[in-house]
Order: sequence, then C-alpha cells, then structure tokens
Amino acid sequence: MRLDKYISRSRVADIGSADLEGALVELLNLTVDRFPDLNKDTLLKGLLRRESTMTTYLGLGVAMPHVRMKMGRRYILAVGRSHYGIRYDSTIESEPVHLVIMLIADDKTRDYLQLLAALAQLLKEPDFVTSLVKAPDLDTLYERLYAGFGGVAEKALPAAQTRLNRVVLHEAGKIAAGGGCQALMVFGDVFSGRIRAPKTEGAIKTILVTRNLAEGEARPGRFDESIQVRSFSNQRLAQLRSAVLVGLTRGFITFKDRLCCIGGIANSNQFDSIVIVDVEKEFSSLLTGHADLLPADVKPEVLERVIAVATELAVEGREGRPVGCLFVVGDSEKVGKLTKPLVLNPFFGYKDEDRNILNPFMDETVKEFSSIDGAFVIRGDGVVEAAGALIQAADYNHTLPSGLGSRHAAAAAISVAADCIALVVSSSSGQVTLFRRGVMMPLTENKVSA
Ligand SMILES: Nc1ncnc2c1ncn2[C@@H]1O[C@H](COP(=O)(O)OP(=O)(O)OP(=O)(O)O)[C@@H](O)[C@H]1O
Repeated sequence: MRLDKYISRSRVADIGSADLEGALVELLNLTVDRFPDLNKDTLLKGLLRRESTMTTYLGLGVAMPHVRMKMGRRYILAVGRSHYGIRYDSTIESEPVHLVIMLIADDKTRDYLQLLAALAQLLKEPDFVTSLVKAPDLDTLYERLYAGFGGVAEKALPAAQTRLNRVVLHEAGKIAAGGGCQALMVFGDVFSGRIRAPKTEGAIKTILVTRNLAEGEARPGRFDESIQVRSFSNQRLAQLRSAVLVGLTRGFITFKDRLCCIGGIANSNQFDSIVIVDVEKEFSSLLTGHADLLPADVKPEVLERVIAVATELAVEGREGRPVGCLFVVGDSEKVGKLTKPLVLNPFFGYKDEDRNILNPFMDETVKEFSSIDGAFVIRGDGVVEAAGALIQAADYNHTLPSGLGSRHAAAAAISVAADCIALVVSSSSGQVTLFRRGVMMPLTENKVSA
C-alpha cells in the first residue's frame, strides 16, 4: 500500500512539547494551516479519546495516534520528531517517544485497517525508525519517510550484493527456467537491507517472502508479489509452508505450480540454498478432494495475519515462558454454537474495528490473552469474536500423532465440524500447526527459535 501520497514536507516537524497532548496540538496546527475546514478541537478530542481506549504506542519510541472522522479527503499524515523524547504514559517502562505519527482518516475509508497495518509494519523496523530519529535535518527526515512509505526507489539500506549472492540468484533463474518453474521465491530476511528482484525469463514471476513488507506495487527492481511471514528462525526457508499457503490463499500461487525458492540463514547476508517445491505434492493432503483451501468467508489477509501472530507467539512465548494457543478462523456463527465461554469474553463490547486482528494494535492484546485457557474465535473478516472459548465439537474418528493432546484434538474436531481453519501453537513443542477439514499441516517443522 502506497503511503507517500498522504505525507507532505509541511507536516513534518520537530516538536518541542514534552507531552503527547502538546505534541498533538503542534501537529494539528500544521495540519489545519493547510486544511482549514478541519476542526482542531474536535480532532484533538478524538485523538485523545482513542488513546484512552487503547494505547497507540508501537514500541521503539514511536506512537501512532489516529482518529477517524468525516472529512473531504481520505487520509492525512503528520509527523513530529522529538529530540528529547515525549512523556507517554502508556509506554512499557516509560520509554520516551521520539516519533509521533499522527493519522487522520475519513470515516468512510475501506482500507483503513490495511493502512494502519502498513504504517505499523514499517514503524516497527528498528533501522528505519533510527534513520528517521537521527536524520540530520527535517528535509532528510521527510525524504527518508517518503522513501520508506514507497515514494521513491529505496535509497536506504540496500542489501549487500556479494559475488556469491549474484551467482546464486543467476543460477536459480536458470534452474527456474530450465526446470519449468512458475515462480522464483526469494526469502528476503536473509538480508537486513532491502533487495531487488532478480531478472527472470518469460512468465516466471518473482515473489519476495519477508517480514518487512514495504508495499507491493510494481516498479523496476520490485518483486511481482510479496508475502509477509516472520522467519526468525535459524533454519533455512523455515517459513516456506506458511509463505506458500499465503500465496495459495491470495491466488498468485496455484496447486499446479512448481516454485524455485532461494533462502539462507536470517540476517546472514548470504543466500546458500535453492529448493524446488511442487506445490501440489506439498499441500495435497490438505485438499482432500476439495478445491478451496480457504474457508468461504475468510479473507486471505486475515489468515496471513493469524499465521504471523501465531508464529510470533511460538517464537517469543510470553514473559519468557512458552505459550500454547488455538485460533479458529471463519464460519464463526457455527463455531459459536460449538463453543462455550470458559471466562467472560474480553472482546465483548468493543467496536469491530478495534478488535479486528488486522488492526496492528491488536497484536499485543491477542498475545496478552493467549495465556488464558481456550480458543480465539475469529470471524472471516478478522474481527475477534471471543477469547477463552472451550471447543465442544464432537470427536471424530481420527487419530492424531502421539504427543498431541486435547488442544490439537479440539482444533482437528472444529475444523471438521465447521468451514473454518484452526491454528494451534503448541506449548510443548513450539510448533505451529494448521488444521483444515481434520487434516493437519505443520507450518513449522520444529520449534522456531529466535
Ligand atoms: N476443547 C478445547 N477448547 C479450547 N481449548 C482447549 C480445549 N482442550 C484443551 N484446550 C487448551 O489446551 C491446553 C493444553 O491442553 P493439552 O496439553 O491436552 O493439549 P496439547 O494438544 O498437548 O497442546 P500443547 O502442545 O500446547 O500441550 C489446555 O490447557 C486448554 O487451554
């Protein structure tokens, strides 16, 4: 998603206030200068109200206050930098905020959550945030923001191009062409910087798999498609299955495809593996005679998000301890009939938008509630209906591998009883496993380690 069109140099400023309200007033002054039809007081109230319901602190000293209201334009962004840091009550261990990204959105915009998510993703990148906070002047800060938001070819942080990397990419291109592959899939987290798409012959498309998605529009050096998965693991191509699954659900990978995948160890700056994957062979068990991998009402980006959150939980655990968790996505009406609350539903009464898994501020909330017993029930559009739900789907005649207990059995059972996908993070093995129609597919082979 392109964000550059919503930012202007005139709304990038160094701010002097020591608290959030003061910082917002400074940014709003800049905004209403250009858009005098906007009411500063209403906006300020809205921003503070939003903040009081749910913190917009993202971590790394970045806050992203936002508000939706009726206005004649889709989005307005204003960015304030504070050298000394702003006091911000909701930060963990009172970290000072050095960057305030203020977003005003029209209440009718449909891609609001996607825009929030794209912004949050970018602003969770330590290198990018440091490059903004440490920018020598505001013009440079603006240029870096603009580039980071997709405005110009990224000058910042290009990936190391060693001779060996070039050879691997070149040879992979030849293998893909000679081996009848439909796509070349590059695991970008091998590099700490951004990488350019390799040149491919004919109709072979290029797919970037990374946890740092910028935006996916076609430009020279851009990949045709990009997939966000989090590969913290030291295993090469650890997230291959998750990535292919996301590509399948989004429709740019098909079951007939053969993929040439290039990977290496995360952050090693060195490609060292080329793997050929025949998608049908890898995923045929999940289909069991059905063409639809994704339940009818589930949006691909919702499954993508749930996989990302589940993987993070598997990797990070909670407060140093491993956590287990169960997510049931789709067909939530039927799923609701087959579950019963174990605790009072913590999501009850919140606006759909605030409890949507696509909302980047939900990450922490979901992780926090992962420690309560029971499952998360998630609607196909991403709205989290419940947490702490006991699944009471009838047992069916299926034996799970030994070592898998009642959580996995419940996931298998609900995926048979309803048109849904169940994802389990195992507290004992750290594995993430997907269930569809009772068939299990481990998305990570072993415990993914940080
Ligand atoms: N029917 C169910 N519905 C929702 N949650 C369940 C259900 N059954 C078990 N759980 C959750 O799974 C937790 C762990 O159960 P158990 O150890 O038997 O499962 P498991 O499949 O071995 O999972 P893990 O690998 O995480 O240990 C329980 O404490 C409970 O929170």
